[in-house]
Amino acid sequence: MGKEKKAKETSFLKDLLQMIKDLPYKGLLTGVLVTTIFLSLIQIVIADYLRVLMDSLVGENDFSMGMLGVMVLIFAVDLVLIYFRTLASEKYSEKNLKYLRKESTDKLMDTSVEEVEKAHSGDFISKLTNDLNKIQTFTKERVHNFIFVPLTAVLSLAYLLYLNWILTLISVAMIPVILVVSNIIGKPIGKKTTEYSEAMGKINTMNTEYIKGIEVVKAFHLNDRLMKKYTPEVENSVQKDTAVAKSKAFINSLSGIVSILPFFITFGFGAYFISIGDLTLGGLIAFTNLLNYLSFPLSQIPMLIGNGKGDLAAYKRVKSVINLSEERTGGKVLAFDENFRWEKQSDQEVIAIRNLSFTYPGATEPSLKNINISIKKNQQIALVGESGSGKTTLSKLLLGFYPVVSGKIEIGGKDLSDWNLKALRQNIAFVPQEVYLFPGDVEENIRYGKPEVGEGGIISAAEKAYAHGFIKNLDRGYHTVVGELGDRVSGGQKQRISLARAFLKDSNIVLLDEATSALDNESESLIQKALDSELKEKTSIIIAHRLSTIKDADEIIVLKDGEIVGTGSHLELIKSNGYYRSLYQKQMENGKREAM
Ligand SMILES: Nc1ncnc2c1ncn2[C@@H]1O[C@H](COP(=O)(O)OP(=O)(O)OP(=O)(O)O)[C@@H](O)[C@H]1O
Repeated sequence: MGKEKKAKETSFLKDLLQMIKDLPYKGLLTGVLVTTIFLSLIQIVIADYLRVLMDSLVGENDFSMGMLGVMVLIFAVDLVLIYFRTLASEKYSEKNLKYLRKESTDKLMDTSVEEVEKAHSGDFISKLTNDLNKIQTFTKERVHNFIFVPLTAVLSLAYLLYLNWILTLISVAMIPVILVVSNIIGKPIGKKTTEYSEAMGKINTMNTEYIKGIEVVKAFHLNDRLMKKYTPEVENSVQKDTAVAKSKAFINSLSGIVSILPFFITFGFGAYFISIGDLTLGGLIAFTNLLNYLSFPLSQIPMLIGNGKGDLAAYKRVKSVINLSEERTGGKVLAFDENFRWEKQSDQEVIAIRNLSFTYPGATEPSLKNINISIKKNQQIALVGESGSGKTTLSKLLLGFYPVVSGKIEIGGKDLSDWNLKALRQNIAFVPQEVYLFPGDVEENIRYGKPEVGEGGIISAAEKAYAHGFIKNLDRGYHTVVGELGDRVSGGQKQRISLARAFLKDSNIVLLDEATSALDNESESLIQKALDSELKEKTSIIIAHRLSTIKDADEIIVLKDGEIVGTGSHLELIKSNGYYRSLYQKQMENGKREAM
């Protein structure tokens, strides 16, 4: 128990050193630290020279104007050192911020979907903004103080001891007690800062969701209800922030005591020494002045520890992003157009799913149970089923977003775990349920499908997706910036841009997850035609809610609660599968009702 406590106490300094060791740009850090050491030394030189000047003024030494010149020179050196230390600190901070930003964003790109889905985007945003800002402050304004403060204190102490050791010992006797107390008070700051950062993460998450769902919020008059959820979270974050502020305020006032206490003691005992003739008034003034050089840095220590703990907590949160595990990078790089067996054998299985079961990490119920599917070259398979039946989960597994643990998936005759993930995804054109348009213009958003393609290729892909018409009518056509579109572009139009991107990719496997769900009936039937001709030469899996859109698929697989409960063509299923028939009838009735 005792050992554990001691380990915790020493862990702050250890962790802090580790953080400094982890951060790159050691050359700049060395620059910061070397100038800091000289700055610390020059404080003692300044203090001592002031003492010499003072002694001259009270008549103990001879005074000359040259002495003032020396003083000016010392101050000039001090200023030059401050200039270079500030410059090095700014550069060190700026470069580290850039480095941490890049490392964390790169890691977000390289980590698995599984890792990203575990946390909420709001918390990631909080880590990449608030917490990174704290590290910026640490590298810019604080790191040098971890050398400057203790070193100046030690040098001042040595100098004071040399000047009058008895008075020094008396003056500083209380300081160790205050330091221990301040360390105890400073201890919870790290924990409180982490709690505050977590609370901010939650608020960011809520803000993101509310902005995304603003239309629903307005349409359902959810403001009051959502505020009921939001307000306690804001109050919680304010409470956490107040807790941090209280600890800091306490530490600040303690810092005040640390800086004043030695003066009271010195004046008291100094007066006594003067009364018995052991000290002159000039000596006491010089001593008190020098004591400043000890008490000021010491007074900074509690604050330094408190802030350092907060910075360390922020660093740990940023580190948790940098430490996310990377997706596996090895595996075979296969391409479907290079001597694959199915190039010669048209009936060959492109995708084989055997005895596949899957449970999300941390979930208790499996989302897929004993799935067996065989998809031949250029076959069009439709996955249907009610919400939550496991359709999207299957597409996530096909894309290698989650590892297959039970059963197996083979693509091109190779086990998915043998595939290189980038190569695998290169061979699959995927249109997700939620459409994403990235920062940039419309053309760029389509071009992501095949970066090397020319303008003609982009227009032709847009035409196939029935997007060309509305794009060319935008203010700046294909060069309209997505941000400028804001919410002025409809869900269906976004979906058509997303489809154009997938058409442009021209992969052998096409995976559409509700890719036409936001389209009106007319656009959908047009796109359906485009899809039919596009998908003729492709192996495709189409996930659809609207059964009318997949009636012509070669095979329809019906999922219910993660299990396959029917397989066959639309007509076969209507005849023989009660569950499919009821799904179809329900949709027909709904369709009729909507049409009325
Ligand atoms: N990341 C996740 N972690 C845990 N459980 C999940 C996760 N994603 C989905 N699930 C669960 O897995 C089951 C299948 O979900 P899935 O998204 O595959 O259904 P779906 O058929 O695609 O539904 P929908 O048509 O509504 O998109 C559901 O019970 C869902 O709650």
